[in-house]
Amino acid sequence: MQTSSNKTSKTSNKHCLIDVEHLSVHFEGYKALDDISFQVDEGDFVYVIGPNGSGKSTLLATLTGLLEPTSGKVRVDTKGGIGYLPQKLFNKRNIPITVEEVIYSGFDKQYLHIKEVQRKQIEKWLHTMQIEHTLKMPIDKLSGGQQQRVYLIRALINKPRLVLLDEPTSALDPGFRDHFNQLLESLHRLGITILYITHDLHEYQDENKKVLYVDQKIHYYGSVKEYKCIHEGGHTHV
Ligand SMILES: Nc1ncnc2c1ncn2[C@@H]1O[C@H](COP(=O)(O)OP(=O)(O)OP(=O)(O)O)[C@@H](O)[C@H]1O
Repeated sequence: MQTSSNKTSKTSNKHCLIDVEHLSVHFEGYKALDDISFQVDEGDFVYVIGPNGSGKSTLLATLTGLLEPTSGKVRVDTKGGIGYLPQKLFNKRNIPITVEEVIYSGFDKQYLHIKEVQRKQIEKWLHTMQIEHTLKMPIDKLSGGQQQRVYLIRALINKPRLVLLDEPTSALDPGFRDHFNQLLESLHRLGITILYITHDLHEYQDENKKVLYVDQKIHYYGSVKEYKCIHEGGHTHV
């Protein structure tokens, strides 16, 4: 693996949405992330890659504030909201929460009174995600792929400015995976900033997007195009 600079400097005039400086996250002495620094500008689409256990989910959870840095600074501009799809979906059996309730929990609390508008949005999203029939169903009665679609709706329904997705297509069938990736493209074209954890190199189709390769440290941060050159040149492996 070729290593690019551990601190990625700003090269554009775009607004910086995420600024990570010397971030370390340790679990009982184990360094899941070790002194990483990078920035993400508004409108960026960043694939976060790396082997199993390399700290990708830890990074996204730290950006949302769910995990505290052990040291270092994380600044995320939360104006405009954040949509987050965690890797592990917590759907404990015997907790009677419906699909509708899961999706409602994604709305910004200040809009909770606008029920009619929300209902229409939920209907539209259920249609987009091809799970119209599930609205009143307990979430734990859905298949893994259907649950992932529900949580994707929850992450996106508030029209957040920043979206953090932890392996969003892992449970989706290939046909729907393409459909979802196209949907994400259209959101990105609207200016939404996206961080997307994936193991699937086939998803790297648009060479203008970026790759952040994490394995405790940042081993690469740059364009997909450059990443592919290095990869195809035989200097690196995933
Ligand atoms: N809450 C926790 N307590 C202890 N160790 C943890 C905790 N969360 C993560 N870890 C450890 O930190 C390391 C990084 O985990 P993380 O889930 O961030 O990896 P990942 O890159 O997302 O992996 P994968 O590709 O398998 O999803 C792993 O060794 C994991 O065991």
